Amino acid sequence: MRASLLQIAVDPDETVDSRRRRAASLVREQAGSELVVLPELWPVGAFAYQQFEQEAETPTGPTFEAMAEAAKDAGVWLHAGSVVEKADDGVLYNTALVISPTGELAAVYRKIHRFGFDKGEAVMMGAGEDLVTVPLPGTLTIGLATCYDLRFPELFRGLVDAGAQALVIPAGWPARRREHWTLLARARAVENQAYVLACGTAGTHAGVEQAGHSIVVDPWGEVLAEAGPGEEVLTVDLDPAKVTTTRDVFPALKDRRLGLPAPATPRP
Ligand SMILES: NC(=O)CCC(=O)C(=O)O
Repeated sequence: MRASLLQIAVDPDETVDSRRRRAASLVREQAGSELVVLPELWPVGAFAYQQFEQEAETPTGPTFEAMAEAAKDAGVWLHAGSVVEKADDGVLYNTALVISPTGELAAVYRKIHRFGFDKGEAVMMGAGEDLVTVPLPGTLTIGLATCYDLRFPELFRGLVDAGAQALVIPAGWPARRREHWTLLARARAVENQAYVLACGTAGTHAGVEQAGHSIVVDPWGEVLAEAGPGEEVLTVDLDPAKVTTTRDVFPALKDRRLGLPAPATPRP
């Protein structure tokens, strides 16, 4: 199964429409891949909070329209990264879109863990509540998470329990925490015996330099491919059988101790 991660640059000197056109043509160039992945909030920039309201859209808005055409033309499954979604009740969400090779909206995932502590998406956006997996017929079932979610292992364990074999994580990860990005991506792969495909942005938006360094890790924790800091397409071949063989040969997932009693003396 061939996968391509499109680590596109998100810089303030480019309009959202121009970036959409550029992303669409990059997707079209990936005909032959089965899965193409874009980063988190790439139309606007994950840290461009002041533009969130203005660039908010519905899950079938302009980003979906451009990406659905491109996915159909290329004949690929497209994880179109995430967009600022404005729901019917006016609440904003950081919402990832998965599009089928026929251009249908196959799944949406609202980011569960919002980043920003006392500002940014933590206060501007609603939190998702639902775990989302998507079976890609004939290949792998993907589990969806977005950027800051990477720090919360229980989410990924839930996705694996729901059948995920590859964990797909669009991100807008800052350069100053790049070591965490690489470490956490490998940890999620090893502990879940699953592929990790983590696609970040390049460039600098709202003054935040992006790490780039998109990464693909196999179920044993080996780094199969890693991008540099700039705009780049990372293409890698995955072997769907490797998930099963890793889990059979080293069956750590089966050794989980679920249902242990609570500690006798609860911590204060
Ligand atoms: N967009 C994000 O979720 C950023 C996450 C981040 O910077 C971090 O976890 O560190």
